[in-house]
Amino acid sequence: MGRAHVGSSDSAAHGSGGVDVIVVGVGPGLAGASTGSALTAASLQGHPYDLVVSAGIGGGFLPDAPVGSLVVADEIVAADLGAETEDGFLSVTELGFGTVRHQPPGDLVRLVADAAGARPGAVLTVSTATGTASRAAALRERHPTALAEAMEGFGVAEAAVAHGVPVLEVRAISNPVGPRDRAAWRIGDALAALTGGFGKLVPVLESWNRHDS
Ligand SMILES: O=C(O)c1cccc(C(=O)CC[C@H]2O[C@@H](n3cnc4c(=O)[nH]cnc43)[C@H](O)[C@@H]2O)c1
Repeated sequence: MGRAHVGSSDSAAHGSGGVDVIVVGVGPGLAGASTGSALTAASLQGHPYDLVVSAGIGGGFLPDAPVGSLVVADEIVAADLGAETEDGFLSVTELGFGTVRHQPPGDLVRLVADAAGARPGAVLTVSTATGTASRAAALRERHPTALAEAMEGFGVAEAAVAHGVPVLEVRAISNPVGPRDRAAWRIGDALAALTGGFGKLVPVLESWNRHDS
């Protein structure tokens, strides 16, 4: 695989093999800055990363992504990067500047989904976690393929793309996206699922060759 970076709960991979796990913090800004710093440092040291994996817990859209399940992003979408208008939300792309989505390599997404038992779908990046049923419904209406939301993936992806490095996002579902119910969060179960999933992913990531995609 070369070298991978996994950052927030997220990671990266190198030419000599192996995975570096880097805690990148909460939110797209800090996660993007942390990932960019790691990618730059690795390049300057002559051991650039081959892959970035944003990984952690996330909220799942029911019924498709129940608590304890794994999701792998086929799209990493900045769901609240834009402007609110009288006629609804407009993304920065619709406003005429910037992108709000990045696409991980399709072959790698399929390999990861099969190996880890993760469901492929869009993973939304939000700066404000959803806390109401109406917000959850609005997000799902705007992003019908969304399976999960979290707070770092798009920032990590922006940094990876700026460095020309492919990116993945893997989320273990700790809570439903919907009305805020902190008592219902199952962070331990989600982290156990994430750990189990990564155990199965490492051989897949190590054998994946981005130039075959
Ligand atoms: O207490 C709350 O209401 C609350 C709301 C959002 C996030 C938190 C956290 O403590 C976790 C932040 C951390 O976890 C990811 N995450 C997990 N579930 C969700 C979610 O439903 N929506 C957005 N982010 C989520 C996130 O990526 C952060 O890294 C507490």
